Amino acid sequence: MSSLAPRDDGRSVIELRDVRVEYRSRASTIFRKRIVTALDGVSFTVRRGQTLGIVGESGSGKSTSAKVLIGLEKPTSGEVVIGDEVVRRFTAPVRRRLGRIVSVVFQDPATALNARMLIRDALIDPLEVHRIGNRAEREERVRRLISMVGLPTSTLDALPGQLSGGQRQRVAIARALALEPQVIVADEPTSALDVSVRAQILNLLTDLKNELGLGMVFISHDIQTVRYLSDEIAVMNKGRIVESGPAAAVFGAPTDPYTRTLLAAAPSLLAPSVRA
Ligand SMILES: Nc1ncnc2c1ncn2[C@@H]1O[C@H](COP(=O)(O)OP(=O)(O)OP(=O)(O)O)[C@@H](O)[C@H]1O
Repeated sequence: MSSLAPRDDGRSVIELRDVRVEYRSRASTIFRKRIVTALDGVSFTVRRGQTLGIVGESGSGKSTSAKVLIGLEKPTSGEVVIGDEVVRRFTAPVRRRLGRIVSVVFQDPATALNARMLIRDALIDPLEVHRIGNRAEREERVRRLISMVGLPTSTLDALPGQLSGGQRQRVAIARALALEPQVIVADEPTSALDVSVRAQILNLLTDLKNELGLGMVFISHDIQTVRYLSDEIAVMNKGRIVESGPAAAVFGAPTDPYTRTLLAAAPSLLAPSVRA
């Protein structure tokens, strides 16, 4: 039995159970269809108020996991559990629902925002698409969003090009929060930013997660950052989760050879027993 006391904020928001995703590769020929198995029996739980860190090399299936969570990719088999509801058929309404519950913050805020759209319009856009509130209520909501991410309301009248990379990423986070999601997926959210602002963005994400009780999925190649932010870790290799559990356990005493290899690339994290 686990010695950890259960956290009352650790309720499951979304769970993937034995999810498989196959892509039909573009390299298929008329003789042979090449099937790429991007996810193979992947299971994990995203909990309220907690961060799940997903690490793994390029091509291990991290982004595909994120796409399943936000309803962009349909599992070939397996289940997604939303709250208490088990979903096996990924119809368009189910995928739209996932898109409301889960929001994503991408790596590069420059491409996530339309260069010709004022920040106000970028934030109002999802509210209009989902027909949320009247004009005055939307204006009120975007003012609240911009201050939640630590920017002055004058930012609403700027274009993305007038902001720094860090400010743009704050706007992208505000936009991700516009529909009041229960989960934020942060896919390499700081790797396009100056080192000097990375910590600020990570702290902002953590504060918002705590204040709003969000579940967070943090995807990164940077194991140091993942360790700093995550409660739970899932280590992915070739479409499978090879090791998972509390961050301290996974990084402190890794049992899987692949996790050890990943940690070997970040020597400062190695526990003495691993370093030897
Ligand atoms: N649309 C697609 N069509 C065919 N194969 C794909 C497609 N998208 C991803 N793949 C393949 O699926 C596997 C998993 O890819 P995925 O993007 O999920 O990995 P990742 O861990 O997020 O990689 P990265 O860190 O480079 O973003 C890889 O082998 C990739 O080449």
